[in-house]
Amino acid sequence: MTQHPSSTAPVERAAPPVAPRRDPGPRSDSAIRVRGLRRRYGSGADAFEAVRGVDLDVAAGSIHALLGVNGAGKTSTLEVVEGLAAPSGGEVSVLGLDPVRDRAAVRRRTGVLLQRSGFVGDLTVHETLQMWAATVTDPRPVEESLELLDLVDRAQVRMRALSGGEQRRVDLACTLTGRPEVVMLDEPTTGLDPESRRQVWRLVRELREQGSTVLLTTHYLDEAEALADQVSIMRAGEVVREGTVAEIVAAHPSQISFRTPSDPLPLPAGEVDHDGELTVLRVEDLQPALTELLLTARDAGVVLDRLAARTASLESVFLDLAAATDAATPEGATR
Ligand SMILES: Nc1ncnc2c1ncn2[C@@H]1O[C@H](COP(=O)(O)OP(=O)(O)OP(=O)(O)O)[C@@H](O)[C@H]1O
Repeated sequence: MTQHPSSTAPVERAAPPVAPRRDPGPRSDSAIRVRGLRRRYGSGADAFEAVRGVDLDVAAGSIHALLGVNGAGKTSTLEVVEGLAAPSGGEVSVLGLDPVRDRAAVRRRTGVLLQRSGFVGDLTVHETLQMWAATVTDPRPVEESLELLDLVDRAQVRMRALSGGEQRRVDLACTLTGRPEVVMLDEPTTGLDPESRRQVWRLVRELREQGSTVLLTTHYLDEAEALADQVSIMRAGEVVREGTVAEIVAAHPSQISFRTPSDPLPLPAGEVDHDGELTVLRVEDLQPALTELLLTARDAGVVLDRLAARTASLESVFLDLAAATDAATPEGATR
């Protein structure tokens, strides 16, 4: 997990949607556009390339999830989009601007939630939000922020006395203080209880309804399924699947498995694998393949022990990709 040196990046005022933009950059169809992004840590023999040619297009007013196992490169990618780190290669534009070169202009219009933040433990929630609001032009009133994140009854509690989930909500309230046009959230619901997670999901959907663009990272498949218009699945620094959840799932084979019978059985067309004593068959179309297999087994008088069939799901896509990680990790990607 990447450590962040500082607290949530200061958020400045987002221009109201109807007001003329003060920093009109070159127009872009995507709110966030990334091409061939590379990010390398260290140099020489110790250099490690955590991001290896990532492309992303996040449409304005949409929610885009970066999904991947630990170490896939999600945070390393997000930090460059946030302008917190320069890319080693490739191009990034946020609202048509360069997040590093045009940092001040981009920061005025974006809200960033880092994976970790540092709060002053002695301050109360109210004081923390007030302090944060002081760094933003035309901030959301503190009372409104408290309500937004369901923190009204915690307003006078010191930060150090909050639970991890409550601190996360304060963090999110800070991120949204400037009513940002583009919101970037690194694992927004990690550490939250189920109810708080759903509350954050509602909030993220509301942001989209109000026209904001959201780029978030997550490990949670249900979060990506519940929220994201588009998903990019990362593995070993690369985007290996992208599209809507439905598109990603539709492109993935269904699976039939059963204990390998003692006498060989003709199998329907598909990719056959053996996992211990199981035969695993991956097929494009589950129903005809399963029907064919069952008829063949019946005609041959074979009982298919431990028979299981499952259509593809985001979970099966993710697990298959994760299982293939070692085999697919490019040379030099491991240390
Ligand atoms: N400062 C750093 N120096 C060297 N390597 C780093 C640094 N930060 C991250 N890495 C490595 O880069 C790779 C990608 O890390 P990153 O944090 O981007 O992954 P992630 O997908 O966000 O993972 P997680 O879900 O655990 O946060 C990992 O192998 C990580 O160890």
